[in-house]
Parts: sequence; C-alpha cells; structure tokens
Amino acid sequence: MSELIPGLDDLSQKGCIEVSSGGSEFEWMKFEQRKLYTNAFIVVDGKILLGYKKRGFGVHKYNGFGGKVDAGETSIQAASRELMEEAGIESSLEHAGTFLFLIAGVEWAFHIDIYRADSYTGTPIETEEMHPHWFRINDEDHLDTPPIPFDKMWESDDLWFPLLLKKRNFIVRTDYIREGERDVLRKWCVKETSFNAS
Ligand SMILES: CNc1ncnc2c1ncn2[C@@H]1O[C@H](COP(=O)(O)OP(=O)(O)OP(=O)(O)O)[C@@H](O)[C@H]1O
Repeated sequence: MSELIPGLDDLSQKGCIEVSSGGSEFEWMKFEQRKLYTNAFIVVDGKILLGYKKRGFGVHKYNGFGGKVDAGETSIQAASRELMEEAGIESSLEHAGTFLFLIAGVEWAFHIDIYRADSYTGTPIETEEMHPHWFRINDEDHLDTPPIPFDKMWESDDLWFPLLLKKRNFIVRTDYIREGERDVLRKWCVKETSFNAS
C-alpha cells in the first residue's frame, strides 16, 4: 500500500497503483487554500494538440488548453469554455485525471482537473493566449509531425502523459520550487486510478 498523497481525496486513492514518486527526502508543502483549474488535451489519430502559451502563468511552455474555473461554473463547463476561448474548438471532454500542484512563492494550491477527448469540431486557431500545434504521440507514425516537446513543457508532464495517452485515469501531486527563473520539480507522486484500459 503506497503512501496517501496529502491534499487529494483519500477515497480516490484506495486501491490505486503508484506509478512513480520522488523527492522522499522532502516534506510535502503546506497550503491554506486551493484554486480550481482545468486542462484539456485533444488526441486524434496519433497526434496530440498542444498550445504554446503566449502570456501569463506558464508563458513560453506548451500545454493543454485550460484555466481557472469561474464562480458558478462546473469544472467541465470551464474546461469546454477555455478550449473554445484558447483554441477555438468544441469537444466532448472526458475526465482523465486530477492534479494537485504547489509551487513555492504561490500561496494557493492549483487543483487541476485534466480532460481528454478523441474528437473535436471546428478548426484550432491561434488566440490571444495560445498558439496551437500538433505533435506525434509515438515514433512509428506521422514522422513529418514533431514529437511532444517535453523540454518546453512543465517538468512533471512526462510523468503522467503516458497515462493520459493510454486513456488511464490518474491522480498526481507535484511540489515545485523556484530556482532563479526556473521552476524545479522537487517532490511528486503519480497514481493510476483506473485499470480498465480501452
Ligand atoms: C506543474 N504544473 C502544471 N502542469 C501542467 N499544467 C499546469 C500547471 N500549472 C498550471 N497549469 C495549467 O496552466 C494554465 C494556467 O491557467 P491561466 O492562464 O493562469 O488561467 P486563465 O486562462 O484563467 O488565465 P487568465 O486569467 O485568463 O490570464 C491552466 O491550463 C492550468 O491547468
């Protein structure tokens, strides 16, 4: 039985398989409040759509499309709204994972609901916040499309992307520190919560 991750629902961790963890020499960071965010990934025909963030938090990184959940909105409503605002597309999103992210210097914890979809309608467009690009998800197909640019993403993304791409559900906690201009991963735990791969 692996350690329960503090800050994430205990029940959802029951019977989970720990996929990876690190930074056991450090304590999990404390936090007083959490803010709800979303992050949506479209995976179609061997490719994933990521956006290059042009401004704000996580600027110059590639990521899914998402943002804060507004008052009066459910998380999935926020995820659909952000996907339209940031990429100009609509999609039927499925919940893929829950991600708790702390970073030294930010007083709240980011509680991020991660969504995925294998289809969408519309055409991805560049918006004020994001520039969309397709990346191949393996090295067997679409060799004319670049691979996922993990070196230009959050350092922890490659810990849970394999689960996202295999359609396995997961929970993740990552604690980061700031070193100068860099955000550095210090402690993490990734658990798979569903074992019914499709
Ligand atoms: C390791 N840490 C992380 N790993 C992966 N993704 C992360 C993340 N930490 C934040 N994210 C995502 O980054 C976006 C920020 O959203 P952010 O631009 O601040 O929100 P929103 O669009 O509401 O902002 P504006 O108020 O319009 O500027 C949002 O998708 C959120 O899920």
